Amino acid sequence: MAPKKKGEAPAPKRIFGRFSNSLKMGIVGLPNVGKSSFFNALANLSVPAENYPFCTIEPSEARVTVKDQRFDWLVDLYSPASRVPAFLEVWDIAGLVKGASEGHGLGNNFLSNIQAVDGLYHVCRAFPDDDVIHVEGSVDPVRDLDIIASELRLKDLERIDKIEADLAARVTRAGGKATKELLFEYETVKKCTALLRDAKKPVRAGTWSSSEIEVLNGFYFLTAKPAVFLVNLSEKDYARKKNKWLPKIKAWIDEHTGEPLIPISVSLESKLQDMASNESAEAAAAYLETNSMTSALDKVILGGYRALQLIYFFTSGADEVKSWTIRKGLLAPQAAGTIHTDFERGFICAEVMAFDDLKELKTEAAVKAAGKFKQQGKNYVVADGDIILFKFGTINTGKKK
Ligand SMILES: Nc1ncnc2c1ncn2[C@@H]1O[C@H](COP(=O)(O)OP(=O)(O)OP(=O)(O)O)[C@@H](O)[C@H]1O
Ligand SMILES: [Mg+2]
Repeated sequence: MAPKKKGEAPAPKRIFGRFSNSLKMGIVGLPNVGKSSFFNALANLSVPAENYPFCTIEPSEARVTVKDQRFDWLVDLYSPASRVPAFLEVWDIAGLVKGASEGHGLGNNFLSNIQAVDGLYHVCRAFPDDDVIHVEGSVDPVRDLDIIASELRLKDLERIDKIEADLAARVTRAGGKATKELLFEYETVKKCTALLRDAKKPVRAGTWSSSEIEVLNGFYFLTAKPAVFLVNLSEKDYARKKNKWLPKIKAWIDEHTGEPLIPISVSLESKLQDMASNESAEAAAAYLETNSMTSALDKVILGGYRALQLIYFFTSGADEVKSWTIRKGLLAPQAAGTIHTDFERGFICAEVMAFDDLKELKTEAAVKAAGKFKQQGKNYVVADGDIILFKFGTINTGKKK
């Protein structure tokens, strides 16, 4: 991290995960809990690949729109020729079984798939159905959550043991001359081992400083990845918002990480999509209305986006209204870099309007007149919903500013 200059705003707190704006959610859970059906429901909503010319969409990868009323409002205001909402990428991962960390089932394969994603939709089964076999022989979502959580933790432990031993050897070799950085890394890793082994907690459940998070981010631990828990219910339970497992699952999550829990009925979601394609979207909407239900998918997508600490800023005008996904805490030049690397290198300033100001004052001119169209410099931390126009100049490669 760059040293802080006098008078500068404090740097935003570091967050776990890759330093990237294109982060992915992966779907994990035991076999047969509804992961692929859930994935298919998302894939059905997938944004066509042609909207993203530089990316191919794999069969096990869905790209779904993150719905946002602010985006819709901007589209209404500008009636642009092109409109590109924010999207979330989601990957299907085959079921993880007990003992996967020791190579059972497809074992390490699954774990390396999990390695490749940044956050997890952890699906657990709370629907009874004798026709759908449960690998553990009975429906018990709390036991299932424990199985998956401990497989991931064991895998991290196996790796951290090697990391710690390695660091210990380096410290010994350095004798009294070990650098402050090396010693700090070693201390952080030891603290992390204790959390995983003794407290039996995931890495993300610890209390960490920004510098510790920076050290830990170098190791890509599985249990550092944020999770959103999806409880797959029968349609009946989903409709009545009641299921005997729900309070127990909630208690389990709160005891571990306190992350979001979202009830969903995957079978209902599939049924709605069948209705929409076989009959009409109105028929599906009418079915929901008659049964006083709403689809959980938008909430699930937004939950994943938030878990990854993603936000977006808008560029808007008559040509295009577009949402640009970035990670929370990004500075204006880095945000500009998501549009084009030249924007980052030649960054001069960002002209920023808050969405709420535009909504209240109705036109850009009125926002300007009110002095609320602000010029922001290179230390500006982009806020969710900012509407930004970047100013950049020719790049002078010879001289550092
Ligand atoms: N809420 C639900 N109620 C009833 N049946 C469901 C529900 N959700 C999913 N199912 C059914 O459960 C079965 C298993 O679902 P699915 O194949 O999606 O599981 P999976 O987790 O992807 O399994 P695997 O790990 O083997 O890939 C399917 O027959 C599906 O229709
Ligand atoms: Mg599957």
